[in-house]
Amino acid sequence: MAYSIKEIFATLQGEGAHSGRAAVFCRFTGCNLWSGLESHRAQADCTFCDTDFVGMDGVNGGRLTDTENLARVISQVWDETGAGHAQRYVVFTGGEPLLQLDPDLIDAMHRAQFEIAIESNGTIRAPDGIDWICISPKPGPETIQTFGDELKLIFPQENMDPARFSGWAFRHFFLQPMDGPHYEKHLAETIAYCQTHPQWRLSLQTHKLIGIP
Ligand SMILES: C[S@@+](CC[C@H](N)C(=O)[O-])C[C@H]1O[C@@H](n2cnc3c(N)ncnc32)[C@H](O)[C@@H]1O
Ligand SMILES: Nc1nc2[nH]cc(C(=O)O)c2c(=O)[nH]1
Ligand code: SF4
Ligand SMILES: [Mg+2]
Repeated sequence: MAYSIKEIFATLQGEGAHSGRAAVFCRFTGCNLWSGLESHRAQADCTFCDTDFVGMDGVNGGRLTDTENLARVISQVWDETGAGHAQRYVVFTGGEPLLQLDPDLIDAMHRAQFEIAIESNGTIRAPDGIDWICISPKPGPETIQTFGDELKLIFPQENMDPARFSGWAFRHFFLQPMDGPHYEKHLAETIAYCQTHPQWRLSLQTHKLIGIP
């Protein structure tokens, strides 16, 4: 299997239940809900994306044809932080990571003693073996991955009442204010919703607040 990688970098997980945890992010190119081109955004299934996942031009980006090679690069990026061997954590994101993450790569990362997390839109069934599944449903195509570790709904979205998801099989339920031109309004609405619906907790994109990737 060959992988198209936008970038691989070390940072702290900024969002959700693992906020603040040291991690290597492996961002795949491409998404099934948006081409990534601004000219297509308005017509896309997902219109508010804050991420550049087009091309392979980021740090450590490129086309990797060998699974072991990709696992080695991710390990190297971790090792370069000086963090040592305990609590190794990789977050596969994108774009949509489940277009490319396969059982071989999951096995290779486990052999390298990483815990494996994904950030996914939930439209593709996750393969077995992922240690932390974060699903962020979008309007349009049906969400089929309706169980996992955390559900992180971007709020507010039209026709996406959180109540629709509150019975799904997740351990954590987060609302994350939609970033963009109306962020302040979205933040206030998210706070108000969490205040009155205690099942849901606020997830802030803390990496943006402190200026790390
Ligand atoms: C860029 S996406 C990549 C992973 C996957 N495609 C997904 O949507 O979950 C990573 C996370 O950022 C969230 N996100 C994207 N754009 C956002 C925005 N404008 N404001 C807040 N969160 C956003 C997504 O919902 C998702 O939880
Ligand atoms: N620090 C940091 N945390 C994140 N959590 C999810 C991210 C993503 O883009 O998937 C992300 C990201 O891009 N940076
Ligand atoms: S599904 Fe995820 S990567 Fe794709 S456009 Fe939406 S937020 Fe961005
Ligand atoms: Mg991001």
